[in-house]
Amino acid sequence: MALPDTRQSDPAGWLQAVVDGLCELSSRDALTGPANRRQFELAMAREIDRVARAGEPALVLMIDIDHFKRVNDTHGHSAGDQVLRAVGQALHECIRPMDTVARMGGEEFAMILPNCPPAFGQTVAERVRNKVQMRPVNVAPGTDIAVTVSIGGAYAPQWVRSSAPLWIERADQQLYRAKQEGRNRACLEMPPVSHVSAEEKGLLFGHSQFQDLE
Ligand SMILES: Nc1nc2c(ncn2[C@@H]2O[C@H](COP(=O)(O)OP(=O)(O)OP(=O)(O)O)[C@@H](O)[C@H]2O)c(=O)[nH]1
Repeated sequence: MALPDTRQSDPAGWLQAVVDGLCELSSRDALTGPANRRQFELAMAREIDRVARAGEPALVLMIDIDHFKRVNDTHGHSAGDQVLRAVGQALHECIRPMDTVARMGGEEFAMILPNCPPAFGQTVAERVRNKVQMRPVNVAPGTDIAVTVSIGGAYAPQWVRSSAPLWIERADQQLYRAKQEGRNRACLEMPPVSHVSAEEKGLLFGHSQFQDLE
């Protein structure tokens, strides 16, 4: 992104714009555009905090391109890069402003979907899967590559402070299942039903009924 050269007229504003630009660059995946892994981990930590405090249902999806090695082997590494960019763009088009999409590395992407009710999880994951499948990638004149993804999803346990590695691991297990069951599919772990009383929620915030009586 080119910055207007305001070094003379507004040096402080210019410096701030440079810092903002560098922060933005350091949070993105250089090849595909979405957030990078580091940014994703920060977003996950924020989400885990919210789920523990507010009990909101939050879904994480691990999204892996199927047989991507074949794309590189058949069409070359730069065609592979084009596929990665196209998938990054398709995923970006699936998200709401509150969601985060990131490239985790290689041909693996991930999404955090805050406040996503369990009844909609499978539909959301299918929408993502379909978006990629419906968009063949043109890598050379007359050469369109059909691309599919396998998706694994898991909900953060509500009212509990989980950890990012544990949450990702549960989604990864579902991704493994999706690959084993034939790829181009979405497998989601059913969220555990947790019954937490109002009193227990109060305890979670360090607030007890006895404080009300004081
Ligand atoms: N073009 C390109 N290829 C990459 C990049 N990062 C990783 N790869 C390639 O991604 C491929 C991943 O292959 P595998 O892990 O075997 O997975 P796969 O072929 O997609 O197979 P499944 O996941 O089992 O469906 C390897 O060939 C890597 O070299 C990249 O930035 N650009």
